[in-house]
Amino acid sequence: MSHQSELISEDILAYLEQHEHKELLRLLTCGSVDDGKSTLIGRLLHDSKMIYEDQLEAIRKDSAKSGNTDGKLDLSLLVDGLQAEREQGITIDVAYRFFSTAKRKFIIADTPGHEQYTRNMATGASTAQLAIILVDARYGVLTQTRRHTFIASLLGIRHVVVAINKMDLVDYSQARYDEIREDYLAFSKALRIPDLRFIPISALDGDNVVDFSEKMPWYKDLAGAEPLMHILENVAISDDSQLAEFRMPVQYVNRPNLDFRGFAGTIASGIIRQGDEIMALPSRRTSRVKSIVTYDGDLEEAFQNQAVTLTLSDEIDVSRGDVLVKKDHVPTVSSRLKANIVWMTDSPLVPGKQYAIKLGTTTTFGSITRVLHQIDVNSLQQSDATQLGLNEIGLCELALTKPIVFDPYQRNHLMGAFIIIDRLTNVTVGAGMVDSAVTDSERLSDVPVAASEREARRGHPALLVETQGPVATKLANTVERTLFEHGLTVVSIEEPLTLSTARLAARVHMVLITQGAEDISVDDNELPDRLCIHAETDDDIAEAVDSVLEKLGLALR
Ligand SMILES: Nc1nc2c(ncn2[C@@H]2O[C@H](COP(=O)(O)OP(=O)(O)OP(=O)(O)O)[C@@H](O)[C@H]2O)c(=O)[nH]1
Repeated sequence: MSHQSELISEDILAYLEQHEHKELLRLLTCGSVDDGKSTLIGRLLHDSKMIYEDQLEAIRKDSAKSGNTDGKLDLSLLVDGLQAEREQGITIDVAYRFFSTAKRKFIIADTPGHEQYTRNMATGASTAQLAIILVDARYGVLTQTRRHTFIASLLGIRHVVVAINKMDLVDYSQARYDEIREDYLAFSKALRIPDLRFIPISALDGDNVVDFSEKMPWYKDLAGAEPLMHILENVAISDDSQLAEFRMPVQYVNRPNLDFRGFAGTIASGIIRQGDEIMALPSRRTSRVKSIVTYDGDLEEAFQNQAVTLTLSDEIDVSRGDVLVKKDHVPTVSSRLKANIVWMTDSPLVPGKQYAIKLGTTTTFGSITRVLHQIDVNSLQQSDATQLGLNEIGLCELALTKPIVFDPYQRNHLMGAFIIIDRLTNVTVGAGMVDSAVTDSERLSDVPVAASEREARRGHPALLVETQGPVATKLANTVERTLFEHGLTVVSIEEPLTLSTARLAARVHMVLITQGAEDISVDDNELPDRLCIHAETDDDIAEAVDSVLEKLGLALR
């Protein structure tokens, strides 16, 4: 390989040092069949000199043989080697390719084929920071272009480069470029992509890929014009990931001896310093960071993506799946949420069916309670739907068996993305991006108002009032899960029952209260049946849950 060969031959350590500190850009390429995706990736690999001489020689020979590139190097052959493997039945949903220049390292997710486009794109794009959307200059904006753009925006990719390819086949016409740009802008306006650029290229000849093309002198004069490689090398991505809000999902509790108790995990976002006050969720217990331990010694501070073990100055109960955050920027904790779901399997999403849901280090159970609307990825129109089929996308409401900690996906990708797993087959059947928590008023939006009639409350949700403290939390979680498994809906609030929450209570058929929150300061006649549940130990919890079931059995009869 000849890349940066001088530095490599003269000072390999300096080269490695430089390489290690280069910033990494993850990008995704998408386009319709034959738009030139493989050729462009081959061109980027070739022009950054990431190709071995013998590979190049083989391609030279094959290009001459296949004869469909007019004697020019057919760089798509570089990439298509992998396609052969795919056709032989080896499942490669997304192929990742690596290249680097003097400035940056790149990982390209190449999503093959057009049949499973949504699923593949969702997989490839989930970590991508930039998407190159290829458009064949002869055909302009196609259905696929709209679809790929929509999925890229849904997945929160902030930087989109529309590469109008095969300009050599339209006489390098600026008018054609302008026309495609206008068409694209017309449909993409609604998607509010924060950084959108257009660039006319010829992947085959390398025009505007590394250097400005002499065949399209007009491009250079446009505001913000840059060759493609220049954009890839310079687009500002660090700001995207420096989310100020600290989040660290706990991967495991490290307790090698009685004197040490640390919480290990990878920082999903933000920054943490020794002495910072932190809060553990869902328990909401607080403490301070005593030390930040790593394999290489203790740190004063740690950032996003670092794997660390935090020790705290107080003994607070934290277990795997909990999330450590800072008190002033707390994420949402809820068992009801709204999310955009991409369905990835042949059998459709069935509302009401129990699936396993994995978000970060937490796995829980739950069901999709309803599809709010389906989004047509071609027209971007919303329509009513009761289920989702393969590759379909919809905004759905979910009810989980226990509250989980999350942020909206658009705010924090790691804390807002989840997968849906079939409990029997263990296959990933869907991917979700959290939109928001379901608010109390939405939760009950389909409950008819008949507050004073007990009868009307049959079949309505039970209201679980949960007080703070580990036993109350555990008790509430167990009650919630048990009721859920019996097909009953539970609305859970984590605060004492006040006037405003009592209004909510007036629309449910029973109020369950964990210890410490018995005071309801409103007219009791307006409220439904009430049951206070107490527990001090695990055995008590089991007993308390039984009493709830018994009482509910009566209430529901
Ligand atoms: N004239 C011209 N032909 C190009 C250009 N880029 C790609 N092609 C040709 O277009 C055809 C399709 O290119 P590929 O790179 O295989 O397209 P692709 O998008 O990867 O296609 P799939 O792998 O089938 O999805 C090939 O014959 C390329 O040589 C270009 O800039 N100009």
